[in-house]
Amino acid sequence: MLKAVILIGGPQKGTRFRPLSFEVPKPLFPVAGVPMIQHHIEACAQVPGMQEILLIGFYQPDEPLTQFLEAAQQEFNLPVRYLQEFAPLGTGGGLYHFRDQILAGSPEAFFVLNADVCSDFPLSAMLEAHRRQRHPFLLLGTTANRTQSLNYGCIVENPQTHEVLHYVEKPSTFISDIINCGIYLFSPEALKPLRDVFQRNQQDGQLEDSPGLWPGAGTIRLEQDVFSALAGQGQIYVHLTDGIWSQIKSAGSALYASRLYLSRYQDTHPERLAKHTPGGPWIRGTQPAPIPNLWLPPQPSVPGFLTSSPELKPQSLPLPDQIRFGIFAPRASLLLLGNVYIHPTAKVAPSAVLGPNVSIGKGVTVGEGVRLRESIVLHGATLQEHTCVLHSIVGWGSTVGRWARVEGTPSDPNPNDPRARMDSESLFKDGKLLPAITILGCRVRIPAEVLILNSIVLPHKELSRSFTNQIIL
Ligand SMILES: Nc1nc2c(ncn2[C@@H]2O[C@H](COP(=O)(O)OP(=O)(O)O[C@H]3O[C@H](CO)[C@@H](O)[C@H](O)[C@@H]3O)[C@@H](O)[C@H]2O)c(=O)[nH]1
Repeated sequence: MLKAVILIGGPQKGTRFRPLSFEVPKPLFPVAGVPMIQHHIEACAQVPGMQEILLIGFYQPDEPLTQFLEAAQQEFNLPVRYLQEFAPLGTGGGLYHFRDQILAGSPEAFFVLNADVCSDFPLSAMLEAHRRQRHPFLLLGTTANRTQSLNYGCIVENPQTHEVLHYVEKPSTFISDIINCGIYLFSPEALKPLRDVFQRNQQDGQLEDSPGLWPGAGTIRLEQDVFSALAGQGQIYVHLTDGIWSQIKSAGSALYASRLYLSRYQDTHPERLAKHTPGGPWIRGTQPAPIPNLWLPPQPSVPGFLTSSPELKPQSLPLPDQIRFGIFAPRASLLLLGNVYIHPTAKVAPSAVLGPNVSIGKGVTVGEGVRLRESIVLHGATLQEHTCVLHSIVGWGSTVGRWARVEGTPSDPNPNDPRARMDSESLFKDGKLLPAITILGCRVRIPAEVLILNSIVLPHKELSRSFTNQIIL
């Protein structure tokens, strides 16, 4: 029997996620159409023998969280419970504090997952590796380039045995290009070193403080207090993956994670991807569909595309142009391009052109002629006719006026460096706002015919003109 724990942190965490974390706890922010931690829960639920999933954090259990837990229990037919820490206990304190709940029913092992990572979660492979050796701690590791590795926990392994010989959390100089993914498999014995850290903290606190239970004793940093301390003692091992993995610290990284998950849906959840259907919006990908021998009537309703005319000789044009000009339309049922998620309650005009990497939330309205790519549009937002939204996140209930353009600058990992990761972005450099994706907070109103470029607009703002490279408070 197995269990899983997801570390969801609390309101003081996720500050780089503002203003989006004002409205919904960061772990519930929709990534590729579903709450961030639903991806974790789906992965855990697929592991045979999974008995229970526990979320540990210090959020007040509010309505969105309660609703999410109820929906998740129903969908996955598993107990999914929230355990609230009385104060932030760090990445290991909650595991020790709630040890009785974790060990109830005697699980053979339990997964521990950071909430703010995007991954294909190779949990079954980790379980197999664990069952071969049964070491107390198994860490999932991946690679990063030299500079970016400094933003993560760095692991030096024995390449033959994969034992972790040395572990440094966010080192100041290069240690290793193997980084900690924040995805672990622990055996029940892993809780003993946590108890030792707790007791040591307790003694240290009592020396300094008045007698009695020292409140700081509960805080345990899994990385520094346990992994660094136990490295090289035959207890911690690393399982390397070259699957998808990224941190979700900022809004820009949520957009990147959304792209990774949407492309994964082609294999895991094709039903979640919007398909181009007659009379529906035009779903565009980065590549035209390589499907020859299909010739359907052109789509006259698609704006900006020429309809076929007798003068045009379709066959003389290359296939991509035939598609672009509406001469060749690949059969709808075969077209799985664009990686677009549209919530079933959203209303999208047939002449809108969407994709790639677009996620449209519940109750969103997308008007005629809208162009939307590399963007997330959240619950209840309205994009009026002919707006253009690129590399942006449109907040809950916001409105973008007709012919307005909302555009950001992507900060994706360098595509020419296979080990590149998302930069842990800082908003400013030399006192200037760096170009990044545009974010509209909740219930923002953008008037018609303006440009909002590389800007962050805080909630409830009603703008009256164009803005470029600004934070609008
Ligand atoms: N329950 C609880 N969760 C917490 C707390 N503090 C942090 N967390 C959760 O623990 C995870 C890690 O949070 P951070 O402390 O912000 O660490 P980090 O900068 O993300 O680095 C960690 O993750 C990297 C991979 O994404 C690792 O490379 C690194 O070594 C480290 O484990 C997040 O999911 C966060 O919500 C806490 O007091 N209580």
